[in-house]
Amino acid sequence: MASFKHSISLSSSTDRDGLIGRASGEVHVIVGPMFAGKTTALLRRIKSEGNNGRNVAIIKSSKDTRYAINSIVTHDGAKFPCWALPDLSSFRKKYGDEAYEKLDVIGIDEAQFFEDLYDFCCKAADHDGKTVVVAGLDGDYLRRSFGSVLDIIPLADTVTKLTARCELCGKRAFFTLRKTEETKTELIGGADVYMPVCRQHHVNGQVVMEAARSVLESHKLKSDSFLEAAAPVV
Ligand SMILES: Nc1ncnc2c1ncn2[C@@H]1O[C@H](COP(=O)(O)OP(=O)(O)O)[C@@H](O)[C@H]1O
Ligand SMILES: Cc1cn([C@H]2C[C@H](O)[C@@H](COP(=O)(O)O)O2)c(=O)[nH]c1=O
Repeated sequence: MASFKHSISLSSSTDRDGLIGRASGEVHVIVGPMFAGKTTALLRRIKSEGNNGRNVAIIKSSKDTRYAINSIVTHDGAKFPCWALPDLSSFRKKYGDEAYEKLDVIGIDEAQFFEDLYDFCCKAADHDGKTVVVAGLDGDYLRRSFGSVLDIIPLADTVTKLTARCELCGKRAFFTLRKTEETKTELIGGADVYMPVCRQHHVNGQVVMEAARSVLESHKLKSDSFLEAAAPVV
């Protein structure tokens, strides 16, 4: 009888815990609405890792130009230097291979704007042994899943959902309400455009905003058809 042989050797590249390569990385995810303190929590974690002698770096999306270009800034003004990048895959090259090797902890802010979030977290934690701390919006202003943030939950060691205070009643706020008529998903802004709200005020606020948007839309249609009708005269 032919003897059975494993086609894949499990011992050759494993360490004594049975792990291949450097799989001691971690992924920690911080989500919640705007103004919940996600950037504050990320900053606190990164500073404490740095104070414990670990090499740290923070990346944010270059789409976020609100308060500063090369710093992450909380809504109450705390600041920390960071790499502002259009995607995460460019980080290693920009940071330098040698410096990347020495890096222990990578913070990612505004994670909802990075399309390659899943692949980056997998590679950094599973293969490169990094601790990755990710902060971002779980939902957009319509409470739809935002970017790839929810896709990395299965990769995570811990997931923390923070809450803000509802700007209308002071209860815990789980959601973000957009105060303008703009409907595109990505719209950079702060308290001028968004406010944190509880469930009741998100539902009520959405009804009011939808009504305002449709009034504006019908005004626009009327003025467009007026301009079209007037065009031959002009
Ligand atoms: N409606 C608001 N407008 C401006 N700042 C706010 C508002 N609500 C809370 N803040 C401040 O923002 C801080 C949180 O900022 P930050 O960590 O940048 O939040 P996030 O990253 O979740 O948007 C709070 O501790 C509070 O001081
Ligand atoms: C809800 C919502 C938010 N955004 C933008 C607005 C801000 O620029 C960031 C979130 O910043 P924060 O650090 O969490 O305060 O995201 C968006 O583009 N679309 C949305 O629906």
